[in-house]
Amino acid sequence: MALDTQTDVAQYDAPEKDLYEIGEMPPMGYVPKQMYCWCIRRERHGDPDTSFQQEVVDVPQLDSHEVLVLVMAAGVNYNGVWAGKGVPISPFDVHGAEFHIAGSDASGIVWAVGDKVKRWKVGDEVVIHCNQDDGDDEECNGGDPMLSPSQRIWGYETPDGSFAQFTNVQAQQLMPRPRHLTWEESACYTLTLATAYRMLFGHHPHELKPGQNVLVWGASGGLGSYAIQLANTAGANAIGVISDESKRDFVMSMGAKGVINRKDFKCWGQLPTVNTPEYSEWLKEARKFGKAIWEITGKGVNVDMVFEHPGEATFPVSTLVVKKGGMVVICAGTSGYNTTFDVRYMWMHQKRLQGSHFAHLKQAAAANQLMVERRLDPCMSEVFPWEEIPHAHMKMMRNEHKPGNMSVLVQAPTTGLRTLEDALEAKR
Ligand SMILES: C/C=C/C(=O)SCCNC(=O)CCNC(=O)[C@H](O)C(C)(C)COP(=O)(O)OP(=O)(O)OC[C@H]1O[C@@H](n2cnc3c(N)ncnc32)[C@H](O)[C@@H]1OP(=O)(O)O
Ligand SMILES: NC(=O)C1=CN([C@@H]2O[C@H](COP(=O)(O)OP(=O)(O)OC[C@H]3O[C@@H](n4cnc5c(N)ncnc54)[C@H](OP(=O)(O)O)[C@@H]3O)[C@@H](O)[C@H]2O)C=CC1
Repeated sequence: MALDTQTDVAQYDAPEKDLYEIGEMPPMGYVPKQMYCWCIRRERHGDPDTSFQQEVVDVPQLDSHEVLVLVMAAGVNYNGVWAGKGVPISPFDVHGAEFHIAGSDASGIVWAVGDKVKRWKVGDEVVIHCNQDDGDDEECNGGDPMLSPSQRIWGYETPDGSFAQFTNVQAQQLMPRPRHLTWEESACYTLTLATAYRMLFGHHPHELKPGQNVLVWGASGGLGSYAIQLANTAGANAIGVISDESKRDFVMSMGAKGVINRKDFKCWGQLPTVNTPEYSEWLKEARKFGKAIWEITGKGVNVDMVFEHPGEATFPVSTLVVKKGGMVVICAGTSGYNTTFDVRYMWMHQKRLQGSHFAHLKQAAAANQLMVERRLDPCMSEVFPWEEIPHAHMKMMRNEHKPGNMSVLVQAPTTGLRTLEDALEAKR
């Protein structure tokens, strides 16, 4: 029998109302007129503690291929920080809506389905991946949906994310929820896990292979903690980078072969102009970092892949330490976008620079299956109540969050619940 087989939907009585309090359950499948959400508006772009405000708005209307999901818990991601700040772009310049509900990860219950939806029914327990597209072009039909001109991230480039009681998603965004996890654990992982999956395994012929070495920046973070675990599932060796010794044990416990503290080196930021004394100093220090990697991989063994996302601070070093013919794969520029590198190493050592962005359904589903099969730890670091959604984003913005991935409760009344029955019982 499959590990995760959904049983019958719980029966319960509840009144029909136009608006429910957070954690209060409407009757199964009953859609109220309005809902609570955390809203960003253009005029208050700034840090999350001011840009996110609680509001009551209309529940979104369903299109024929869409599904309305009652959000039990939501995941905290860096794109909520970017959306709140309106940096590097304002989400309002992308979707043009009046308000923006951030949140690109959720676990929840299918509450209503459009009339063309065949694969899901009311009561199904799901997690949501954040890639949307219109599905009608060549890339969506035989190519790579992540290259579609209509590709967009739900809850970042669409106005209707998961920091709300209900969210409206495309049917293809749904995946079965790992039923051994709590609502909050199942809400915390999909965005970063699927992104890490595509980065490591989605760029042929540089898919990470058994026995290979990969350097993982921010190894205790959302992306990094899954990159380490995914490298293990492939039989590869992950070398994790941290900035604080308190994170070392966590990264080793995820299965890293070794850990390096970036605070022990001084080669961060943009590359100094080549052939200046500053460059020589930088190169000496960057090679010291390279030797720290060799202490883990073996003398002279450079990494096959670098898993990049800090960007400006680390890119010159990433491109130096990756092996001849190896790949630096990058999905973000948290420390800055003006990345620099010494191009001589690029052509003479025939290295590959590869951009990567989230994942398509097949990649997200493959990653989710590993979670369903209990081969990955969701690494949920902290779970916050609904009221503390801005606070959780402030922690992330300041790099003060604990190792792993953060979650917030939405309709789940408390932590530790694994089913709708659990939630109803806890509410009683
Ligand atoms: C899953 C989670 C993911 C994450 O968390 S990711 C992190 C958060 N996300 C971000 O930080 C995303 C940030 N996005 C951006 O900063 C911007 O999104 C980009 C910089 C990626 C692109 O912005 P722009 O340049 O404004 O968009 P354009 O569509 O590339 O170009 C718009 C204008 O440029 C013209 N143009 C495009 N290509 C060319 C060309 N080759 N030659 C001349 N013009 C060109 C177009 O026509 C159009 O112009 P016209 O606005 O006037 O219509
Ligand atoms: N394009 C895409 O599809 C996706 C992009 N992203 C982006 O990736 C980035 C990281 O996301 P996520 O992993 O969830 O975030 P986290 O904050 O959970 O982890 C990032 C880690 O990066 C490290 N870091 C921070 N600043 C620096 C620096 N200056 N130099 C080196 N390392 C640094 C920190 O670890 P330490 O201090 O210990 O080194 C931190 O833990 C964000 O910008 C996010 O928007 C995320 C998911 C998908």
